[in-house]
Amino acid sequence: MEATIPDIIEVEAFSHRFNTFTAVDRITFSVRRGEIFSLLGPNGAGKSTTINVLTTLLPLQDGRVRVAGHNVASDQAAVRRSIGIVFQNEVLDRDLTVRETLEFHGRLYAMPREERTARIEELMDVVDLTEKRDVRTKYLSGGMRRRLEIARGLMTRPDVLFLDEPTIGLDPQTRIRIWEYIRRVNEEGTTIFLTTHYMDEADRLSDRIGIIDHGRIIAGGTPDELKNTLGNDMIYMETDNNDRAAALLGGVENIHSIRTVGNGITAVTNEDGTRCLPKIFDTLSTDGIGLAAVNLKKPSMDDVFIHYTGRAIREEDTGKVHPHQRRRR
Ligand SMILES: Nc1ncnc2c1ncn2[C@@H]1O[C@H](COP(=O)(O)OP(=O)(O)OP(=O)(O)O)[C@@H](O)[C@H]1O
Repeated sequence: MEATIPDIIEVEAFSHRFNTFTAVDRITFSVRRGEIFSLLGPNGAGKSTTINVLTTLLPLQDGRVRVAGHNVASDQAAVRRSIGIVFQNEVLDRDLTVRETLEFHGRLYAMPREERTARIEELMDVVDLTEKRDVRTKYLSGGMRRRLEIARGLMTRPDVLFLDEPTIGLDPQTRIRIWEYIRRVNEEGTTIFLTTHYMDEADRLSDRIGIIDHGRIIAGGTPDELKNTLGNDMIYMETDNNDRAAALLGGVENIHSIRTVGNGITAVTNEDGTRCLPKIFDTLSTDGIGLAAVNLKKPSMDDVFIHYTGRAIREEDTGKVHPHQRRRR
């Protein structure tokens, strides 16, 4: 039975402070063996702090954290043996070539030669660096270095692979290729734990998601569970009297809630939204309210975030820059 398999990551009442500032505030969550789990949240939410403690890069201050069956506070070496990491602020040896970088990493982890060689070829292809195989990393562009760091992190097949904002700053094609590869790694048995502020990425790729904001987990579940908490469909409308329309539509059967968004209002429905539309049109026209635009969609992960926090994660809010341009703490 699934219930008897212990979770591969167990986090209970975990907090972390930097001086007097509480970056992570008593969070509890778990990750099941074999899944892709995303910790999703805006800049400064506490994602990196959490991943740093889970991977023993920061000491555990408060709470209980176990990774692959080992306590991060008392059994750091065992945790480190069970995990792989792709972080934002890793450094490459500038004098090694692309191939040597991967080769060196494979040797460090005692990968057998044949496996090592095959994986190096495979990964250079995935991150599109085959042509640069003999170029020293100091001559690579920032984006190429980032891709090489990712390839290096994907050399081994640990129990758990931690990825901190793995695809930030990469072009869409590379993101897709890297994600296909991460899925393959996952299918081969590695549990994936990643942090991201890309809602769509978390939605498409994760088995389960934990949403973190201001150091607290505010929601969790499968992408569908999270989106279903918002109702069935969302109908966005622009009318010539949004306040009046909102008041009237609040009383329509199977409309679960109404919220003001930009120049319009959004009605969240309890049933198939297409079946609510005739009732909405009737109600508005009976009252003489003009409808300028209407749009029906399923709730997205963005909507989930807005629902729980009352605001959107937008790129400009995250303060994100390409990781190679980014100065980390
Ligand atoms: N070494 C530090 N000293 C003081 N404050 C810190 C330190 N590291 C992180 N913080 C603060 O803790 C909070 C959480 O930061 P953290 O990096 O975990 O967030 P995040 O969700 O990973 O964001 P990002 O997407 O930028 O990585 C932020 O307010 C940050 O400023």
